[in-house]
Amino acid sequence: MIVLKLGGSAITDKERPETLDREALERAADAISGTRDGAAGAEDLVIVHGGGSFGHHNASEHGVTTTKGTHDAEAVIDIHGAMKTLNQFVLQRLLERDVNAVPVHPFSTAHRDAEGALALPTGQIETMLAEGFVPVLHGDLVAHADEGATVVSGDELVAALARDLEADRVGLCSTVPGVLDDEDAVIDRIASFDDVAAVLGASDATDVTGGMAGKVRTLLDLDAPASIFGLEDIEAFLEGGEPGTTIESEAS
Ligand SMILES: Nc1ncnc2c1ncn2[C@@H]1O[C@H](COP(=O)(O)OP(=O)(O)OP(=O)(O)O)[C@@H](O)[C@H]1O
Ligand SMILES: C=C(C)CCOP(=O)(O)O
Repeated sequence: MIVLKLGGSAITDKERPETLDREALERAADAISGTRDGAAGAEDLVIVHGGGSFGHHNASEHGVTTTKGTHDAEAVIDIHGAMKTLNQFVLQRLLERDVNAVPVHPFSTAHRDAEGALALPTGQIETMLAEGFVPVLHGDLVAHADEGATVVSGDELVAALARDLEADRVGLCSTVPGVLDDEDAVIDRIASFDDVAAVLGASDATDVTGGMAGKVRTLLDLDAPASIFGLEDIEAFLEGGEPGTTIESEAS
């Protein structure tokens, strides 16, 4: 079972609010559909996408982050609505290519407790997989005890899904070909945060959820090996390769 995240930065134009990078999204959809031809027997796949130029601008306008929430229903609908719009675009591109993709909106299913811990039910996702669907989740807002609603990033969803569904492999497709060192070369493997902390930064664009440092931390906590790679490597990853940077802690 594979969890694949399409980074919001990779499939949207992060410079312009609510603008797709059409070519990139189509490239990603082609890669997913190409590796699932004759889907019978294809490995179970759960897709998660981030926000990019959808969601982050809205969240930052309303002052909402993963820890600072809102009780204003209009703000919730604005941010969640932007993410649903992007989700619809992603689904459309996949469906056009005969990928049996269906939406899962975290706002309707997940929540955080007062400590911020995420509870994401997965029974419906397991059933979708068993019935031959490809669930497509997205970074979103979730109800958060004492805070109203806060942001849940696609990366956090990937980690929760990988744990609960015991994923064999996790892939994060982003705008970069992998985690880059101080000379912009792709780091092949990361086994500990301290080894790479000095080169890890935030995102270049408006992003309320944390950029590369947060990704590496989250992925090091998983049992499954994870890869960070660029758009051109989706096929290689889905076909079983380890493109870009592989993140696997020594303990796992
Ligand atoms: N050492 C590094 N190597 C690679 N990218 C880095 C590094 N440090 C910081 N970054 C930044 O991290 C970004 C990737 O994180 P970002 O959160 O923007 O990606 P995403 O998951 O594709 O998007 P989203 O969060 O919208 O889904 C890169 O575009 C780059 O600007
Ligand atoms: C900003 C919102 C609502 C979702 C962000 O998801 P991400 O781009 O995966 O961090």
